Amino acid sequence: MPGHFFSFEGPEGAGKTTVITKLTAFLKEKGFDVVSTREPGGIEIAEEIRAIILNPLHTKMDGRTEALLYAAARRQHLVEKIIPALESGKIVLCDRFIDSSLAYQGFARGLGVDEVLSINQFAIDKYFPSLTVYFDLDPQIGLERIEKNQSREINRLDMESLSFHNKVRQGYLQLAERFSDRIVTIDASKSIDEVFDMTVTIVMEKISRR
Ligand SMILES: Nc1ncnc2c1ncn2[C@@H]1O[C@H](COP(=O)(O)OP(=O)(O)OP(=O)(O)O)[C@@H](O)[C@H]1O
Ligand SMILES: Cc1cn([C@H]2C[C@H](O)[C@@H](COP(=O)(O)O)O2)c(=O)[nH]c1=O
Repeated sequence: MPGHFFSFEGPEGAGKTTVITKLTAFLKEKGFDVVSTREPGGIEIAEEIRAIILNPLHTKMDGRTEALLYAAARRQHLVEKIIPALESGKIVLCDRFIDSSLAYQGFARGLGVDEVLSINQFAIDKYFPSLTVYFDLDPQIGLERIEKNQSREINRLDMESLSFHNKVRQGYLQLAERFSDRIVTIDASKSIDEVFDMTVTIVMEKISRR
């Protein structure tokens, strides 16, 4: 039986990585076979593309180049890691996926959500996540959280203006309405434990429905 493909989305510092780490341990403890991964990245080629996209020195990068690089990294990640995991029945937890491109490049960068959706449909074919948990947070709070986190390197996208990050959030909120059958919104301003508990409820409900 094919596995489950779940993605986790939200602005910088919303708590995705923190919750995915805890959720992976929780699901493994329950006996599930889990692969947790991230975008851009997750496999060697895509991590190399990530380093190019997020290099703070690449200030000249064109918006469409950026969108295409994210889509290329996604394609390789899907083919090399996500599809094989799903075909062997695993649960895939992915830190960001297509909705990041729609919110950041399509909406905030102004390339157009439908235009970015179309290049990503070429990249991912039928492989949309069956569930996307969107961690909704005021970007100002998220940026303050990552500034406090000394181990987190500041990348080229983090360095965008607050108004860019506010547009990212607006983009996500529109996506959550448009794809309401897939995207579930969580209030990520709550404590880590509360956000984790809400995520577990949503994910377990989805798993048990099959
Ligand atoms: N609910 C929360 N309340 C307060 N602090 C939090 C919460 N969730 C995460 N944090 C802290 O905020 C920082 C960012 O968290 P995390 O790396 O999980 O976010 P993220 O969504 O993965 O960020 P990014 O996408 O920018 O990498 C970490 O220092 C983490 O401990
Ligand atoms: C997948 C994807 C990501 N982004 C942006 C979002 C973040 O600013 C960085 C990734 O950094 P993180 O610490 O791993 O969250 O890249 C994007 O703009 N478009 C995308 O498709």
